[in-house]
Amino acid sequence: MYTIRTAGLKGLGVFATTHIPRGTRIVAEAPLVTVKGEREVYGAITRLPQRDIAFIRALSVNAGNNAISILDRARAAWNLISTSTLPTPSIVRDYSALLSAFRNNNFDLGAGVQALFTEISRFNHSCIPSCQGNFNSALGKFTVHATRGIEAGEEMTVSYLGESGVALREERRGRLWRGFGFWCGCGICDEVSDDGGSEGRRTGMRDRLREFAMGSADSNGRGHVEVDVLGELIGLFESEGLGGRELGMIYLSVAEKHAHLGNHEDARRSAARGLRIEETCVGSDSPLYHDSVQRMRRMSMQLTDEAP
Ligand SMILES: C[S@@+](CC[C@H](N)C(=O)[O-])C[C@H]1O[C@@H](n2cnc3c(N)ncnc32)[C@H](O)[C@@H]1O
Repeated sequence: MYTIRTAGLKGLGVFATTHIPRGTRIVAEAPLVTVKGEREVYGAITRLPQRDIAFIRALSVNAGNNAISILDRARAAWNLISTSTLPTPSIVRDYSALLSAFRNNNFDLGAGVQALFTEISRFNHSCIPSCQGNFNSALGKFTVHATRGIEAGEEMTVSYLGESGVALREERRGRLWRGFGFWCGCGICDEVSDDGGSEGRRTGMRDRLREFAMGSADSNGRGHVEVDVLGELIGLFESEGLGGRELGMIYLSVAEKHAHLGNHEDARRSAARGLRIEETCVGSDSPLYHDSVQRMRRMSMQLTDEAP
């Protein structure tokens, strides 16, 4: 379904070799190494077979802000001492090189665990990605699903940032620079005009959310406003082409709000839509999806209890 090849200035990337429909599981991969915190990185990597260590050494690194600082070197020396390893200059250099490779290429599995992968670590970032990665704890694997249809030859991307839908360009670029040390040049970061484009839409939605947060409608009136605001947020995600599970989560919240307001049919429709989106992003074998199904079942039981 895909091949790994050069993606210009971004280094390597993952490209579709055939048309990939939305919802397709592109890859499910067990981690090469997992750690809980940077202190564990050196020990965990150096315990791997030589072949894997060589692979990690060859992963892409940036000279950006996440380059290894003097403070990192001091920490490296201290961490090595605490594991009874003599921090010779060459070991500290090696520690720094592996930490840098780790920082540039890890994916977050949740619960404070970060991991490197052989294939998944080749997915580049886009602020309007075509795919989404999620950890499937039932499989013990990280999965990547297509969140929209992808054409043969197209580069497939994921987002390295949690998706709020309203993060503006400078904020996104700053987080990517500080976290990964690269300057994002994706479609919406490089958009020339902001008029009516992504930046304008996101700014409008931020203003709307701020206004809502400051609002003082009574609890009944506010419920309707909440549904309206969430509906606008859904509109923003859809016009931005953001089809990740965060969009599904918004639909599930809308379903619960409708249920609370007694709009049973709307509640069921939003729940079905939200669950379909989540299934598309994580697969029906994911505990994330099962949790959402349970959540909507609980809501549905309340609807049945309330029915005349
Ligand atoms: C997880 S790796 C992705 C695979 C990497 N391109 C490679 O050659 O192995 C992350 C690194 O890829 C590059 N990268 C990913 N997305 C990018 C983007 N949108 N713009 C520029 N560089 C990007 C950065 O160097 C980043 O630190």
